[in-house]
Amino acid sequence: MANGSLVVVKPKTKWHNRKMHTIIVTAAIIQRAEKILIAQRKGTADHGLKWEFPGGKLHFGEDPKAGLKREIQEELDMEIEVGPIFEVVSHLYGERHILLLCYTCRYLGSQPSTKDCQDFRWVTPQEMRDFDFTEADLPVVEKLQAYP
Ligand SMILES: Nc1nc2c([nH]c(=O)n2[C@H]2C[C@H](O)[C@@H](COP(=O)(O)OP(=O)(O)OP(=O)(O)O)O2)c(=O)[nH]1
Repeated sequence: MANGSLVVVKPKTKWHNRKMHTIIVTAAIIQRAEKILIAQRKGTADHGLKWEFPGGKLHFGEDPKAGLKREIQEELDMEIEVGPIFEVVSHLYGERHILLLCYTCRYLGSQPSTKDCQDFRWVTPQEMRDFDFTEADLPVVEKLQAYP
C-alpha cells in the first residue's frame, strides 16, 4: 500500500503458480509379525498397478490420523489403530507435489479385502524389492529395510 492506493503484489516465484500445489497423502505401515501390508493401485488410477503403502489423500481440514483410518476402511475394508509417524516424504511428480505422511499402525486382526485396490500382500521389508513401488515410497522402503 502506498499513498492510499492498492499495490498488487504479483507472484514472483514458481511457488505461486496456481497449477502447482501440494497434496497431502497419508499412508499406513501396518505390521503383522515380521510382515508389512502393501497394496497395489488399480490399473485405472494414476501410478496404476504400482505398489504402495495403503492410504490416500487427506481431505481439507481433516485430522491426518482420522483421514488414514478412513482411507484404510475405503481401500481395504479394515480397521487399524494409527500410531506415531514413521517417515515424512516430500516428492515431486512433475508439477504435483506430494507430502506423504507415513504412520506406524497397529493391526487389529481383521482381514483386508480388495475393496478399492487391485491387490494386497503381506511382505517382509526385504521382499519389497520384488515389487514396483511408487517413487515417493522408495525412501520409506529403504528405511524399513535398514531396520535389523
Ligand atoms: N496412498 C498412497 N498414495 C501414494 C503413496 N505413494 C505415492 O506416491 N502416492 C501417491 C499416489 C497418488 O498420486 C496419491 C494418493 O492418491 P490416491 O489416489 O491414493 O488417493 P485417494 O484414495 O484419496 O484417491 P481419490 O479419492 O482421489 O480417488 O499419492 C503411498 O504409499 N500411498
